[in-house]
Amino acid sequence: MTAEPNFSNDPDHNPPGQDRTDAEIVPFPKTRDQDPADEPDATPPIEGRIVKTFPALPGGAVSGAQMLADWRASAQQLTDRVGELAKRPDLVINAILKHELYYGALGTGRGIRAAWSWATAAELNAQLGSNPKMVLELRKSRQRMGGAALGLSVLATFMVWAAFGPFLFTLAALLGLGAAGAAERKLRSAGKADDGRGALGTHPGSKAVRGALANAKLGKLDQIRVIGAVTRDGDAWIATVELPPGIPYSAAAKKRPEIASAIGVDEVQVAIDPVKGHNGRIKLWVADEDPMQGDRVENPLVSQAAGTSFWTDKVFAGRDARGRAVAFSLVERSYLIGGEPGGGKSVASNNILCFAALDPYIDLYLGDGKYGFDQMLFEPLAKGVIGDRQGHDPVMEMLETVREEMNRRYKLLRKLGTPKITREIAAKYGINPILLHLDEIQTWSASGDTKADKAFVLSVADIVGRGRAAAIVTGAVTQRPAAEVVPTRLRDILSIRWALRCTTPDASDTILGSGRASQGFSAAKFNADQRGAGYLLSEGALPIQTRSAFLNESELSGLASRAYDLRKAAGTLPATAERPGVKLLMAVLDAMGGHPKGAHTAEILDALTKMDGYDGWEAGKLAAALKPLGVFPRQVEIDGRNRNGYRREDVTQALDRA
Ligand SMILES: Nc1ncnc2c1ncn2[C@@H]1O[C@H](COP(=O)(O)OP(=O)(O)OP(=O)(O)O)[C@@H](O)[C@H]1O
Repeated sequence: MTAEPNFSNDPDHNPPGQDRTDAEIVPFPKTRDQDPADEPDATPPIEGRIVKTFPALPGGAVSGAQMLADWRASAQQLTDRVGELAKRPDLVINAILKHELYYGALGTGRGIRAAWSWATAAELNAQLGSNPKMVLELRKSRQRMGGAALGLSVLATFMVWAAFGPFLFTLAALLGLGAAGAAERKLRSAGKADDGRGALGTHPGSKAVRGALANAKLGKLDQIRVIGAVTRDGDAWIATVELPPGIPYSAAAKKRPEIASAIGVDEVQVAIDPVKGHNGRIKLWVADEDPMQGDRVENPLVSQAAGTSFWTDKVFAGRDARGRAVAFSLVERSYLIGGEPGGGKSVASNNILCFAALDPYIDLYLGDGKYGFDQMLFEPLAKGVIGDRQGHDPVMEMLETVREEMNRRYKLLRKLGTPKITREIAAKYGINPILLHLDEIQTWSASGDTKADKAFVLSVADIVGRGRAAAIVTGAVTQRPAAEVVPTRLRDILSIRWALRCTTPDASDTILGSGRASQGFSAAKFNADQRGAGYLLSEGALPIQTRSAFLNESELSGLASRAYDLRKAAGTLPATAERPGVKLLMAVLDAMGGHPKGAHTAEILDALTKMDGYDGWEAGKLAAALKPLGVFPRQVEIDGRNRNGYRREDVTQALDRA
């Protein structure tokens, strides 16, 4: 019954033997090269600069005899060099003189420049316009003083030369140069100190990497090893590091902020991954730039001609810090998406809704506690919608419908003596998976009406808990991730957690689970520029720092209309009269009264707002609701009055299309 899998993200396309976990990184089209640090874990460490490719290192340990021979050779080289220098002291003096002359010349140059700007009162240049007299007089007096000092020095030089000959003159000149050189060196080192500690940069050597980890208090420098070379990986460098004996991967993961500080980058630029089979090693990946900013992440659904399959495909969520695709299956899952207002929850949700909409056999049930426009594109495809019907009753009605269907499925499972709906059972008995997506659940879970809120949470928890085996996926979204909105008993059974930017680590923990922030996984550390940044956690996996894929308006409406066509072809569109779009068009026609041309907006609203479900509607809302149906307001002339309104013909044509 469900369309055959035909997509690049089909797990069946994985190379044999590769295990998959949820929210794992899967090879979507833009996947980067295989991580080179995966291979050489067993190779001996080498110190060196970053290399473009991962070299094959000579295997095996270096023998003691070989080490001794190397040491002897280096010692011999050193002795020979010292012997050579002892025979040629002029070489040594030359080197010292060159060094002193270099810095002396630089220092003298700096002194001359300073004297010149003093003599010209350069610090007062800005005041030349407002107080030229003062500046010019000061310049004159300084130049007089400077000229006198210069004259005296020249005279003194001549006298010294005349009295003592060139030797003393040369000595004085050398001393002067030495003093200027010393001053120059001092100024330079002070300048360097003011610049602060430098970052490791984009091409650090392994010694620098070890130093950074030692500075982050992960152990002593000589106990930390870099396995293999530090390599480049796209716009990042990567190193496999062995921690001091007894220090596990989790200790390094916790110290991510300290490691980032020691490296000299932002925390989000650092990814620390475990190394399979060795809990004392980590893969350190450091991006040159902030990977949570920049160009949006595109969703491959846009360029994928076919639909999706609930049973075999995965939802493309976005990309991790390393640019790898992050995806999860919806089979036997449920999800919680949370984050502060504007954190990117609707954008993240769109990836799930589009995926589900494009499988014509998934029944959609949609509720938005904001009663806004976010879900309107998908409403014509949905079997159940709340629309703008406010309060607990409409949502409870929808939950009841889903629960009744769930009970029916459980009866069937009992009859079949099988624990859960599988793809085969679904196909055989015509059972469609259900996606129940509830946005802004705080509207119903923390409204203040304790009894109604409790009933809502209990009902949702029941669907989450039992729906898993009945092919019912529940999604809850909230901008107030707090315990009173998502009680722990509900949070803990929602298997996929997606924490977008949060205001506090506690809010992030409410989504990801307590203690995650202290382990280094906190969505509170993202800032407003990092749009769509969050942590995605799925069953049994570590949270993955992810930037969600962003579908723009035209892509969304394109996907929604493709989903509409797929559903039309599959005969799974909701019954015409039940569809909210159709209901609205019929209501507008009703509200137009009898005029063949149509009606002015004010008159339509007059009648419409008296009808059930349209209470409080105003012109903007009506226009926004009719827009996806292809009906737009325009000037309509009725009884000699030309005003903004809707043409009957436009509405009837939209009804025909629907
Ligand atoms: N992955 C992303 N890539 C690029 N921009 C994004 C991404 N996610 C969110 N944004 C930007 O952030 C804005 C807010 O996102 P969104 O509407 O999803 O927030 P929200 O959490 O749903 O807000 P609210 O709680 O107010 O509904 C978007 O309009 C978009 O400009």
